[in-house]
Amino acid sequence: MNDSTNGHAPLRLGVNVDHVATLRQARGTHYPDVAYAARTAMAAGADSITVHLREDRRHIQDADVEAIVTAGDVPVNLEMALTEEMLDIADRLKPRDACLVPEKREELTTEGGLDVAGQLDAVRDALDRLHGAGIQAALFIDPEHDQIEAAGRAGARFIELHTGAYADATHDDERKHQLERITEAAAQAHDLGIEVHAGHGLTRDNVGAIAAIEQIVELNIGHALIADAVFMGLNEAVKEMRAAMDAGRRALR
Ligand SMILES: CC(=O)[C@@H](O)[C@H](O)COP(=O)(O)O
Ligand SMILES: NCC(=O)COP(=O)(O)O
Repeated sequence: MNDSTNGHAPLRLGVNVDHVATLRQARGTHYPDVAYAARTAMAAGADSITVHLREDRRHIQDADVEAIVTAGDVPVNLEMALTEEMLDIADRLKPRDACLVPEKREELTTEGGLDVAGQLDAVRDALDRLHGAGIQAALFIDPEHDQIEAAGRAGARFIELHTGAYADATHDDERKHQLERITEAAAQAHDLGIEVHAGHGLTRDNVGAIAAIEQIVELNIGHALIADAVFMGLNEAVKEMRAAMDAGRRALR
């Protein structure tokens, strides 16, 4: 059996099940069951489950988070806005992980990363509260030097680098530039002692280059994986994404 990590830090997969909930919310039915999707993804090889409880509840509902977290058999990463409401929910439910994500009501999906530099005290206070609740808290930030520095000043132990600009790049030069930004940001954060995750817009086709960045130890992937599951089933979609990640990781020397 190939060592998929070539002796490097293994790369964890967090499966984001938001868009299983999107399908359910489309009709207001009780199916598809988001908690069952979470357990299926874990059985297929996911290391954790990500759920984004948005302020507008467009997909994941409070009951989804409660069901998955209180079942206690799935490590949950709760993505949340930096608001008192969401901090109260995290404090009450105590997921293993949380990730502070910016939200704009009108956005189709998450656009930029959290502006840590522009709200350092608020971020520091939120991290303190999440750490106090025993939650491993990450900041979802753009791969920008100043934001990485600010994350370190805010006391972040984890960050998730926003890979959206890389995923959305339509030309090789732009894709290469965005990959360089992510690579440099990952190295900078690692040197600050911060654990580096990444996510947004990753697919089986573009994940390899991200997986080959040694300092990145976790990828959170949802939309494209759930889209794959429509055709191949969730079990196979998780396995295929894991295989694409491992292929990328093997490129590490
Ligand atoms: C923060 C991020 O990039 C995603 O995890 C987020 O969940 C995207 O929001 P939607 O799932 O609502 O598209
Ligand atoms: N934080 C990224 C995530 O959880 C999933 O993002 P996407 O794969 O749905 O774009």
